[in-house]
Amino acid sequence: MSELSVILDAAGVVAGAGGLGYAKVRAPRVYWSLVGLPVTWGRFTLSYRSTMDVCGLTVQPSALRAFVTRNVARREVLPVPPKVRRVRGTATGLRVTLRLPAGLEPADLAAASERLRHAWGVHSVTVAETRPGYVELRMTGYDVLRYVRMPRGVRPSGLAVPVALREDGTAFVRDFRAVPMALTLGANNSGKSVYQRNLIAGLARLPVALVGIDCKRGVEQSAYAPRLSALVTTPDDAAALLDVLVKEMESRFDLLSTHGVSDVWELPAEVRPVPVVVLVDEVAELFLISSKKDEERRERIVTALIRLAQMARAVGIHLEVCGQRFGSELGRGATMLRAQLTGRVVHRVNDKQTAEMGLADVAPDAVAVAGLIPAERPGTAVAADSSGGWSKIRTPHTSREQVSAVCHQFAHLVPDFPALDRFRPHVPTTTPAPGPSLVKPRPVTE
Ligand SMILES: Nc1ncnc2c1ncn2[C@@H]1O[C@H](COP(=O)(O)OP(=O)(O)OP(=O)(O)O)[C@@H](O)[C@H]1O
Repeated sequence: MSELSVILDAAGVVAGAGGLGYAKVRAPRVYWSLVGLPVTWGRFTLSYRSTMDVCGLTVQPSALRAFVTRNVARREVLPVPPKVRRVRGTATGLRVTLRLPAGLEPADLAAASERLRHAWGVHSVTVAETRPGYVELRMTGYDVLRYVRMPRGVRPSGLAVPVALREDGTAFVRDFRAVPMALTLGANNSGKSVYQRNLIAGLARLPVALVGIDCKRGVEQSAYAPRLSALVTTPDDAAALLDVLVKEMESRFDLLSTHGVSDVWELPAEVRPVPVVVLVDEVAELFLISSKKDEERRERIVTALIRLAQMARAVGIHLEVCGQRFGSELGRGATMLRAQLTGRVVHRVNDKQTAEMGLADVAPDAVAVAGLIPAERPGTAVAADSSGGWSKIRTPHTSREQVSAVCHQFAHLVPDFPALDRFRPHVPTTTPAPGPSLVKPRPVTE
């Protein structure tokens, strides 16, 4: 009898271990919650002081603190690490808020992040300054970009859309008020369209006018027609549409001057014009010309885009430009326009120059990271902006049908916009088969 129970116990242990091993690979989130989190929390608590000490993240205490904490027996004053203010477990990792003592700065912790990662046995450690004097150590227990699941509860609001997951487990939010104009670059099949889909799925739920310029004959954006205020699919129509948008910008500036304000957000809500997001797919199509007679059109388009990129932020018109490359080879005006598009998302690229076009002027440290994105991880990108900060992100995989269904669902949010009426796309009468997001609008999240 006792032999049988030993065998059963052993079988249970093996099955349990096998199950955990399986969960670690196939369901890392479950494994982290059951095993990784308690183990890491314990390891962090037990080794915090010694780890910070060997990583050189301690300082001599102030005179008062030295008096309180001195080792009476040895008459020595021990160096102190940053004070732990809060430890919080999440579905992807562990977050620790630290109060920095005088003499330590966030960059010191960032420089030691590899050593901290090894000491606590986690997948990554990133350091974010949350307010002056405080940093958050964001540890992830596993590679969160392998199977992307957005954090619970993040939703589009205002003019901000969560579009992807950052390496540290937080949402990457495309906030048009903070970064009004942006550029997305990447090689073929790197995930640019899926990035734009996530963006459109979020924007579709907000009170904005969406304008599409898709000179690949509208193959991508025509699916979103029900929620678009305008869609053009040829360079000629794009030139006409951009002229209308420039006129709209000028009349909005007149409105600002009538009310004596400098920004649409300072206007009273009842007169504030609706924000406009212009989504340009494959921007090179607008720059390239095949004959001399196209030159005048190109000039019109480039001038309009540059004027919008330079000034339209204040009147609530935003550009979101997407392309494979965006450099001087596109001709006059290209680099000038690029300099105005300060939000950058660079997917896998085929050459270092493309990574430099996207990142060298805003986040030079990130150029090498973009060059290392593997082809088998489509949707992975480096996101940066003119603040100098950057992060590695990956979008959740979203199909064209899912986003098309969201656009049908929120078609009633298309605002009144008479100036764009002649560019309103034809909307097919058949409703697409509802994707999961139509049945129950999943937050752009888990
Ligand atoms: N986040 C993601 N997760 C998983 N697969 C993805 C992701 N993003 C893109 N893919 C897949 O990678 C492939 C290419 O994606 P996408 O069409 O977005 O690339 P692209 O850069 O727009 O390509 P192109 O320039 O040729 O239009 C598609 O099969 C898509 O399903």
